Amino acid sequence: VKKIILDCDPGHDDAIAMLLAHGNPDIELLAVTTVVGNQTLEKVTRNALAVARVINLTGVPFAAGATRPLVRQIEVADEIHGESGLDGPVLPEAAITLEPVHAIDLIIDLIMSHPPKTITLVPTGGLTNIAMAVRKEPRIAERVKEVVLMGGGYHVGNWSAVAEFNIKIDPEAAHIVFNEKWPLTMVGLDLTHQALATPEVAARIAAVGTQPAKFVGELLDFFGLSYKDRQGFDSPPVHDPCAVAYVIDPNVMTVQKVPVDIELTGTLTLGMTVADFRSPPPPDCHTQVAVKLDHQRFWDLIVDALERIGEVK
Ligand SMILES: Nc1ccc([C@@H]2N[C@H](CO)[C@@H](O)[C@H]2O)cc1
Ligand SMILES: [Ca+2]
Repeated sequence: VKKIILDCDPGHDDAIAMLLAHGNPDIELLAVTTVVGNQTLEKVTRNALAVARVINLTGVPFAAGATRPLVRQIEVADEIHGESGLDGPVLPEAAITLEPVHAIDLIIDLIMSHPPKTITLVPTGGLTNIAMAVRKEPRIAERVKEVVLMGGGYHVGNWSAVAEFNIKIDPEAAHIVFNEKWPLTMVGLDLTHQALATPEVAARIAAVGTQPAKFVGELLDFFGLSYKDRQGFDSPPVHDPCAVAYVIDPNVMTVQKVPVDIELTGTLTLGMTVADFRSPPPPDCHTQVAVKLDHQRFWDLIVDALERIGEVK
């Protein structure tokens, strides 16, 4: 069993990442922390607690984190995720309450109280919490097993021509996280744009026939409309669960070891994850990027998680 902390900004695809982590038997979800990103911290936190209710996730601590990026102004993705950050389905009232601690303290305490190299950090939003945590307690950098994040893109951008949203909204935080010496897998847009929720996928999910499956269908309907209208995709790419899928089964995607650093001063390139594919990679290279997705296996994992969660009233 792999122990993970999911740091997220729900967000339609964050919600599916949480569901996959909860439903898959090989993952032990130690905590869910929230960070400003797709919407304000208040909204994404309310959404995270609502998703927990939908999938009957209890007994796992939730804590809220940064209300804004380290340096820059808040920039939300309301044209994709809507005013609530999780537009589409009706959201239930939360059944659990937040821990009365800051997300970075929950992250630090969990990592420092578990044996070394047993916890995987899975950020699926901006990297503000992760950067603050490793600045407050630098020892987590050598204690975590690895960081597997959804963000960036070595040849693809979505928030600018060359930058991806999770990186670009807090590039200083991303620079901190990518330059720590922990093993880091970047599951970027190059990979996640292969995780398309096609009508066939939507039909497989609907066929599970439970309330959580219906909720996912409603998420995908809204997300699909946004993606079609705003980004011209026929089917929406479901980014965040790709990071969780890699933790579950590294064979679900191919990876390549390359140095990656974050542009902080470019006029056209701010927030770009610059990957240096010149070979060979330096021997001390601690970063790798995800390249090719086994999308059959990926969607099998999502459907399996829904089937294991079963009916939730
Ligand atoms: N257009 C758009 C903007 C932000 C996101 C969010 N940021 C990441 C993809 O860029 C995912 O974590 C997703 O939640 C998705 C689409
Ligand atoms: Ca996200």
